[in-house]
Amino acid sequence: MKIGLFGYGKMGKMIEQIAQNRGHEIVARIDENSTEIPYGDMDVAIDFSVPESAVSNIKGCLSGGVPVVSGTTGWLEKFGEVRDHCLKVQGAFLYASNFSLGVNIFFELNRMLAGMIQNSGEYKVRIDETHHIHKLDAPSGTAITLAEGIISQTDYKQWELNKGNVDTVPIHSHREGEVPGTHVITYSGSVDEISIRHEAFSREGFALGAVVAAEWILGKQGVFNMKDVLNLGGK
Ligand SMILES: NC(=O)C1=CN([C@@H]2O[C@H](COP(=O)(O)OP(=O)(O)OC[C@H]3O[C@@H](n4cnc5c(N)ncnc54)[C@H](OP(=O)(O)O)[C@@H]3O)[C@@H](O)[C@H]2O)C=CC1
Ligand SMILES: O=C(O)C1=N[C@H](C(=O)O)C[C@H](O)C1
Repeated sequence: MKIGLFGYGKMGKMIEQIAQNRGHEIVARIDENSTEIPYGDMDVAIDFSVPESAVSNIKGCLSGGVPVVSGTTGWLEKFGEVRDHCLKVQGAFLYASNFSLGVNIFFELNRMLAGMIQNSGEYKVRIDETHHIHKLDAPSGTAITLAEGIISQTDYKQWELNKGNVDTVPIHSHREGEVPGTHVITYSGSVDEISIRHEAFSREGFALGAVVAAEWILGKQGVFNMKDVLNLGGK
């Protein structure tokens, strides 16, 4: 495949390595200074840029007839706008807050655990996410997906950043050194505590998942997520 990279930072460079190792060609490396965007040269685009640019990058690719995979987080309040544009131009778009196989398994484990605990009244949940000091957004997109999974299985109504109350899931964000991404779900009770944890050792898992998703989306039309790609089962 001929791949256009939107965002050539930590993730863009890791994706380049993995894509080239899988025999693909990088035909464009787009950043905020790019003026000419060669949509016609691209079979697929992969966006790992910044929250402020993701929507325009994605919509530009869709308008240019280029299927696009985005992992950029921090823009989800505009997801409906992007989905509507994709359907309008009959394009193909795939977003995932986290592309790694391990985290997508963790997403399913999280929902199962929440469903078992549900509204036992014995436990209060919290999410802790830890990332490197360069991260622009908080909480992480992964933590938001985890909170949404818990909300879907329980009586919790919403999530809140760095605080919570009786019907909200608190997400505590920590920024430390060069941590790639660690997420912990903890259920605390009066006599015991249950927790599940995912730790990324590097960005390799994220980047591999994004390239696999780009390979998968070729020839498709619609709006997709990583569950469509991985077939992990689960409801
Ligand atoms: N879904 C997933 O699995 C994962 C998602 N992410 C997300 O991906 C995003 C990028 O992460 P990361 O690579 O670590 O961040 P970086 O800051 O290392 O890279 C982002 C790059 O985007 C560039 N950029 C800025 N504006 C634009 C623009 N208009 N068009 C294209 N590129 C632009 C930045 O340039 P400059 O520095 O000059 O501003 C920077 O080089 C984040 O939102 C992060 O949360 C990260 C890992 C996994
Ligand atoms: O910014 C990062 O690095 C990451 N961001 C994503 C998120 O916001 O969940 C995915 C991963 O945790 C790394």
